[in-house]
Amino acid sequence: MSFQHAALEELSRNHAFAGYIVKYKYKSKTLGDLSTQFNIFLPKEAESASVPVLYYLAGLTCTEDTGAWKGGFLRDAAEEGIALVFPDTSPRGANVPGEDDSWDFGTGAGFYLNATEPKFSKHYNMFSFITEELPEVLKSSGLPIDPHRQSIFGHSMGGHGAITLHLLKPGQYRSASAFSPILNPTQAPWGHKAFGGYLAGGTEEGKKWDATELISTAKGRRLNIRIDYGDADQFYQQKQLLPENFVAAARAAGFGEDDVQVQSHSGYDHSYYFISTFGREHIQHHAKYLKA
Ligand SMILES: N[C@@H](CCC(=O)N[C@@H](CS)C(=O)NCC(=O)O)C(=O)O
Repeated sequence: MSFQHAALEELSRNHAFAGYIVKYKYKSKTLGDLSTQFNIFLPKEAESASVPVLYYLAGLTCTEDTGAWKGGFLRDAAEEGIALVFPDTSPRGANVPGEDDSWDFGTGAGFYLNATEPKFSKHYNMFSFITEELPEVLKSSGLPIDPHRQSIFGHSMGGHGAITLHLLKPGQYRSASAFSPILNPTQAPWGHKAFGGYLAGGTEEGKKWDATELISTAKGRRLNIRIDYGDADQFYQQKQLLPENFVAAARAAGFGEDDVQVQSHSGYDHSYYFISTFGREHIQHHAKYLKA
């Protein structure tokens, strides 16, 4: 699919770790002609060659800035010579009634799916945006990104996004990882709310976007998934994340630790203090596959 898109507008550029972090804006077709913004970190290697790219999907209430500012990923990405792309978490300004009524649905909460509920389906297409349009826009804009070396990671709702996109797009991402991801949304309040709103078929249709439901479809593939969460995470304790269900489904589908590694960490919560503690290990996980 080819996306005729308006030129990227550069909003800011900062020198960081010998490379640059640049913020761009452009009008997105898949988001129904709304403007969207993203940050891209280009390591110094990008001055002379195409570099591998790691997409970071942020969680509920976040923007394209949250991971860039608070994740602490840039130093390690620079050391590995990997670009980072930080997209927004939803369309903005769709003006769908109700989209700004709560923090866990609508604006800032796109759930990385394609909506089928008519009210939302023109704009809420974060799945196609992340997996198809944005990579093509990066390429056609001449940014020095190697489209054959992509991986993806994320936090919470963005962790759900990273794992499901990896499962739904075989061959597109070499590896996926997540901090505190929502892993079985059809069994959790956040998922019921999101799927009930965005999908014409509600939670039943949501099974198509649920990592625990999808994992068995990947039988026979190499997955290279790493997941970390903290046992003091209030959303884990409230059963929004349900990592145990995902591990059980992964093991039942024949995936061992080499394909799907899930670790619990004592005392850590849902915050960016947890993410930044383990960020280095996640970047190194992806570097192993991106630079193989
Ligand atoms: N606003 C919510 C919390 C939302 C929240 O924790 N969001 C997570 C993602 S699920 C996050 O990363 N927030 C941004 C931040 O910590 O900077 C509340 O008041 O309970």
